[in-house]
Amino acid sequence: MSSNKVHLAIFASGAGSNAKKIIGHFNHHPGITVSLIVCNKPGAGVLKIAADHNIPFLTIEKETFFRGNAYIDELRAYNINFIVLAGFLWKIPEKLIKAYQGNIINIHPALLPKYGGKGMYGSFVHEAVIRDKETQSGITIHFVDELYDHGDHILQVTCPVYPSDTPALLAQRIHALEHEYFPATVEKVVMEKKNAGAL
Ligand SMILES: Nc1nc2c(c(=O)[nH]1)N[C@@H](CN(C=O)c1ccc(C(=O)N[C@@H](CCC(=O)O)C(=O)O)cc1)CN2
Ligand SMILES: NCC(=O)N[C@@H]1O[C@H](COP(=O)([O-])[O-])[C@@H](O)[C@H]1O
Repeated sequence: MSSNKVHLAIFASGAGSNAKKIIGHFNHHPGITVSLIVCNKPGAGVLKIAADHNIPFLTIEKETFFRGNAYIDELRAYNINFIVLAGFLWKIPEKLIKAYQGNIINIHPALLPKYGGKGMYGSFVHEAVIRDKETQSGITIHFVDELYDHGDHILQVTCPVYPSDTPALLAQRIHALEHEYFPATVEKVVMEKKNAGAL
């Protein structure tokens, strides 16, 4: 395994549409590769995406993740040096945050700090935005710290919310933004870290 390559792990719990876009973005990339998919939901769509792209996957369980080694040894075995959360629904424990300090990023389907925190994931986010009659929503890409959705922001992109919107229609608009912006933002952050000698 090339020592000067950056090896990404993507953590996901669901369908994996963002993971699929990120995998495609780094296919044949000279300096960055997706080396592992980590998933906490057996049968999740992201696991089929991993298999379809011949990417190793790790299915994780709560006891080891929250009260054991947080799978740090397994991540190191795959030479992982940067973690991307793409629809991962568990809180990253402090032990893993410290092991990858500053090298974990997340995408949230709203304009933080509003509509973030415990319980704010997937359709729950879009339902709250529509309930509150917001006229815009969007995405937030941010660094991950010990709290949910609290880390420093990297990028925010907005989109309109229409009175006729359903959570599904808004989710489609948000997904389009995620697929357009997340892969290139991951690349920008990783290359900046690599060039700064932080990876
Ligand atoms: N330490 C951190 N861990 C995680 C962060 C973070 O910013 N810091 N981001 C989340 C992703 N996320 C929002 O972007 C998020 C995901 C899930 C939840 C949530 O309430 N989860 C439920 C459990 C749901 C389940 O098990 O199916 C809960 O904690 O009760 C909030 C925000 C990823 N991790
Ligand atoms: N708060 C976390 C959260 O809600 N994350 C959201 O989960 C979805 C995963 O979709 P995907 O599995 O198709 O990539 C994405 O919309 C992502 O922003």
